[in-house]
Amino acid sequence: MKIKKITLRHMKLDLLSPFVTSFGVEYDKDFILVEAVTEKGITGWAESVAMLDPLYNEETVKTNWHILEDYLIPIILKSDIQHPDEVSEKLFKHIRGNYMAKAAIEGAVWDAYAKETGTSLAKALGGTKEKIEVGVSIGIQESIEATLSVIEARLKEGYKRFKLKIKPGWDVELINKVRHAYPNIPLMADANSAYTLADIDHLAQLDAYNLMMIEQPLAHNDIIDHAELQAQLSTPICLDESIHSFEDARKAIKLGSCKIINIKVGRVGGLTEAKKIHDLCQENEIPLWCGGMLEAGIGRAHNIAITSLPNFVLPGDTAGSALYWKEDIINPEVIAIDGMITVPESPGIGFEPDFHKIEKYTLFMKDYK
Ligand SMILES: O=C(O)CCC(=O)C1=CC=C[C@@H](O)[C@@H]1C(=O)O
Ligand SMILES: [Mg+2]
Repeated sequence: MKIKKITLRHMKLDLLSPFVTSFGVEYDKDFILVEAVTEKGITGWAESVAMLDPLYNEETVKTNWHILEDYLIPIILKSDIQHPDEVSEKLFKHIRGNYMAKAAIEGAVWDAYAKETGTSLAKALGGTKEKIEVGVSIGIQESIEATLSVIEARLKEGYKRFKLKIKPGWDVELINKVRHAYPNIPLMADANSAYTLADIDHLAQLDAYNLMMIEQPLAHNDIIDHAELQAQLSTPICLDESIHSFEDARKAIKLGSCKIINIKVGRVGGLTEAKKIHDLCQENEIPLWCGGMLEAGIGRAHNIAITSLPNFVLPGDTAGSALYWKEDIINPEVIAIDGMITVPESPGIGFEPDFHKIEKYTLFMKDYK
């Protein structure tokens, strides 16, 4: 398969409500949308999840554009790709890091490949599910009462899991009040690296609330201290930011740094690496779920596809588009019914780009041939 043209678009969508975490607030979402056209005229689509600012990791929209334009796109345009696995295993192997940039173009190649072979992306990846269970990620709210109102609304919509962002000063009292109000809901906390080992005793208080997991309590690049913390906590630790590759996952499992892993396709450099981590975790009985990066519809479509693999046994972040956007850039938009999303069976990502909406939210675009 040869890619004859790649178009990058700098997109900007306004979030319906600000998303507050321990490291900052997002009011809107800037991201790069990748469109790759094959010699047969088939178009593959993917999104980069790199943010405008280097707060989640070191990548940004600008660094991604540079790496895509100056390194990754020239490689893809001169390659004859027999299978998308080659992109990360061969073509990009010599380029260090820049996982979100790599994932964005590798995802577009996977979508085009699935379409050319007449397969859904889910099936092309080895997916087995017809529907996936999804939960919601609830940012830091104005008050605990406001958090309870959001939970009540999402519960009514049937979402299967409730992730609350925590940070020092917004943790034990919040979880205590939510657990008191909702004794049995599947509840988890995401700290986005807001704590250190000095907080072990404080974090151990969360063991009293039957949380599904505590996500990424310690440093974004740590697996050693998480192993020490996991030995002291009964609540499973889930790693997000710390896992960039199969090797990171292998070492974290070996050290006992976590009992659950959140896979984000962009964070690990693409769908091929995500599949490898999936298979490693399946062999080691480490349950997975698919994390979100506030994606628009194209990115959500990729998340739905990877979540169809069998070891994604916990509800992920891929909630319906309507929780994030006034309007999405795909048709149909992603709709969760009673916390379930149907995995598309049509070729590729299974959602059509809405060119009118894409044009409306494009700040800048450039073609590469
Ligand atoms: O897309 C979603 O709904 C999940 C959003 C979410 O929880 C996150 C998005 C981006 C970075 C982080 O703040 C956080 C995460 O760590 O998962
Ligand atoms: Mg997280």
